[in-house]
Order: sequence, then C-alpha cells, then structure tokens
Amino acid sequence: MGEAPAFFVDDINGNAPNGLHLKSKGYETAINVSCNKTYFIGSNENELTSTIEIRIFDKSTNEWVIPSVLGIKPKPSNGHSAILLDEDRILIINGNSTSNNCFWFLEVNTPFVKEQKSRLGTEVVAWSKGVIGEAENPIVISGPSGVGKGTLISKLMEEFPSMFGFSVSHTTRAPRKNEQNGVHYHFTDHSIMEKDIEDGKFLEFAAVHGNLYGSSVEAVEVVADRGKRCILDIDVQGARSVRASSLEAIFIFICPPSFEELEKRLRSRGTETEEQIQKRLRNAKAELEQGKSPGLFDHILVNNDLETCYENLKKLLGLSNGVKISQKSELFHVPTEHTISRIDQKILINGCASEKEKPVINMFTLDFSSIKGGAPGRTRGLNIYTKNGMILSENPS
Ligand SMILES: Nc1ncnc2c1ncn2[C@@H]1O[C@H](COP(=O)(O)OP(=O)(O)OP(=O)(O)O)[C@@H](O)[C@H]1O
Ligand SMILES: Nc1nc2c(ncn2[C@@H]2O[C@H](COP(=O)(O)O)[C@@H](O)[C@H]2O)c(=O)[nH]1
Repeated sequence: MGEAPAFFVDDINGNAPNGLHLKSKGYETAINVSCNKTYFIGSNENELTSTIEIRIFDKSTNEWVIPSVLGIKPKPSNGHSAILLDEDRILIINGNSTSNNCFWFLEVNTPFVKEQKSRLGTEVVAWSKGVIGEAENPIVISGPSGVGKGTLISKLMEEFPSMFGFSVSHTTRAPRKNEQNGVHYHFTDHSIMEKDIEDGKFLEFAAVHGNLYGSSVEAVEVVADRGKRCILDIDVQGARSVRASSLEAIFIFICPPSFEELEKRLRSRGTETEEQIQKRLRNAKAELEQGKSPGLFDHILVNNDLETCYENLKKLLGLSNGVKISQKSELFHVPTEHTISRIDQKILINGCASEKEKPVINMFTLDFSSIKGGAPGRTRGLNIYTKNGMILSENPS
C-alpha cells in the first residue's frame, strides 16, 4: 500500500501536480489506496449543481469505476485536501469551512463498506462526517406498543427543546388523525421505501405490526447537524440493528407494569382497530422477552407512574440537576488555502489565511488515533491541538 499523496488545488488551469486529475470545471484530488486503485474526489460545478463526485481508477484493468456512494455527502467547498489515513479511509478537509463542517471521512474499505459491497455487488464508498471530541451518543428508546415511549420522549423534548432532537422515522403505515408528515413520521409507500433501503439510505429498518418502519441516516444526521442529541423511538429489531451498526448509542427499554396495563393503555389511546390491537399485543409478548436479551439494552425502565418513570429517565441521562449541554461552537476556521501533512496518527494542518476569510488558527494538529463510529453515521473522537499543544474541544465540560 502506497503512502497517500495529499493534493490541494486552487488553480484549475494550472499544471497538475503528480497524479492530479483536472476537470474542465471544479477540481479533483487523487488518492492511491492500494497498488491497484486510485480514488478521485472531485467537485464538479455547473450552473445548476455543485456536487462532490467519486471515481475510481483501477490500474489492474485500466478502467474507471463509478462507485455507489452511501452516507450523507459533504457540501462542496472552494477546495479540499485529502489524505489516506489507513487502507480503510481517506480524510477530506474542506477549505473555507468551520470546525463543525470541515472534517469528512470517505470510507473505502471499512467493515460497513465491505458489507455493502457484497450486498450491492458493486464498488462502494461511504461518507462519514468527522466530529471533534466525544459528541453525546444518540438515545435509542424501545419497548412494546402502548408502553409510553412517545409520551416520555415528548416530555423530554418539551422540557429540553434545545438539547434533544427526534429522529423522524419513515413508515408505510397510514397517518393517524393528528399525525403530520415530516413531524411524527415521513409517511411513504412500500415500493419507495424498499428502493431507499436498497440504496443504503437507512441506518436500520424493520417490519413492525405489518408495516415497514425505518430510521434514515439523514434523519439522524439532521438532528446532529442542529447540535442536538438524537432520540430514536424504534422497535426491538431496530434496536438490535443499531447495536450491530457503527452508531454508538445508549439503549433504553421501557416496560409496562403489567400486560393488563399495557392493553389498557393501547385501547385507551384509541388509535388502532381491534385487529391491530390484537396484533400489537401478540408482538408485545415477544418484545418483552427480547427486551431482556443480554447485552442489548443498557437500561430497563418500568413505566408505571409516568412522572416517576420520567424522573428516572432524566436521572439516567444525567439531567436531574438541570445539566445543560453546550451548543455547538465554531472552534476554528480552515482557510481555502491550506496544506496538510501526516506524522503517525496526526495530521498537521497549515492555514494560509487570506484577508477576506475569517480569522484562523494558522497551524493545528488533528489527532485521529482514537476515532470511533463511522459510516453511515458520524466518526467521533477527533482531537484538535493548537500550535501550543492546547486541546480544542466541543465537549461540555
Ligand atoms: N405511565 C403511564 N400511565 C398511564 N398511561 C400512560 C402512561 N404512559 C403513557 N400512557 C398513555 O398510554 C398511551 C400509549 O402511550 P404512547 O403512545 O406514548 O405509547 P408508545 O409506546 O409510544 O406506543 P407506540 O409504540 O405504539 O408508538 C397513551 O394514551 C399515553 O397517554
Ligand atoms: N425499527 C423501527 N421501529 C420503529 C421506527 N419508528 C417507529 N418504530 C416502532 O414501531 C412501533 C409502532 O409505532 P406506531 O407509531 O405505529 O405506533 C413502535 O414500537 C415504534 O417504536 C423505526 O424507524 N424503526
């Protein structure tokens, strides 16, 4: 495996440095991932669109391959630099962007990408946004239908509106009277949802009570982009899939005080037909069993008295003393013109600020030795040091 060259191009008419491929409009970086493959990461601009495109040149066959691209793509900036971190991923640093949006990973050979390659039978790459420090883990809440998950989540969102965001799931079930598309669910057709699942747009999905439900990668990303902690209300099958994914979450199972009480709540909600209630109650038995599966849930809460259960939920989320989460701040700005170089598990980023751009830290170091997570979600655990060795962090202290 060759060490990756990192190119930065700001002159599309200039001469191409070693291995750089210039396009008629936009710019492109080229990274050798193995002795056979070179990945071209380019911004292709025209009057209507601006996108980051990936092409792979296979030297063994002399052919270009356009891979399936999974995950949420970065927005193209005026320029980027790129460097190979290991044989699994390429780091992309967007120019003229802030710390919230400058680090991106293009996964080319991670376990997630390998799995998708064998599923799709094509070349696959996957984007994952880099996050500085240990961003708060998403919260997965599961439990049988009617136990009170939605009620507890609503209370949490009401009391801490700036802290939590709800992952709006997709479902093929029909909307209830008071449900709004895009707020409670994204209501969709079976065929559309199946196609989106096939295209890798879902973090998890499951057939629940006769309908398809799923959490899209985008639904979770949108919440994180707002600087909020994501809450997912999903069934036990979905929780299992998330457990198996790269998304590091905290898993909470809500139990009813008794089966009779569960039935009473489901009926009193008045949203299901008798047939649907029977189906949900049958499924509840299996779900209550699966809720006890070793290693699946981190916490089990009994929702007997609502207020007591809510207080317990807040306690386990560390919220009982009115703890506040820090809002996402912009720690620094990466200028359009910058260079990067690698020393072991660290990347040195050297900025050359122009007058027009925001103030920058001219030199800083990105330590990627303890990254976690990854596509289709975020890559957490990046550490940034200033020239003086000071650590910059977005974590609440
Ligand atoms: N602790 C509680 N005591 C009594 N009623 C409750 C309690 N918690 C919730 N409820 C009521 O039970 C009904 C079902 O609650 P909710 O809709 O929140 O359940 P859910 O777990 O989100 O269900 P689903 O999985 O079907 O979406 C609602 O009418 C709600 O007001
Ligand atoms: N695996 C997933 N399960 C989900 C998702 N969104 C909701 N759900 C679960 O479905 C049932 C029924 O919900 P309802 O709104 O029809 O009453 C409930 O247990 C939810 O937790 C999802 O995205 N993935």
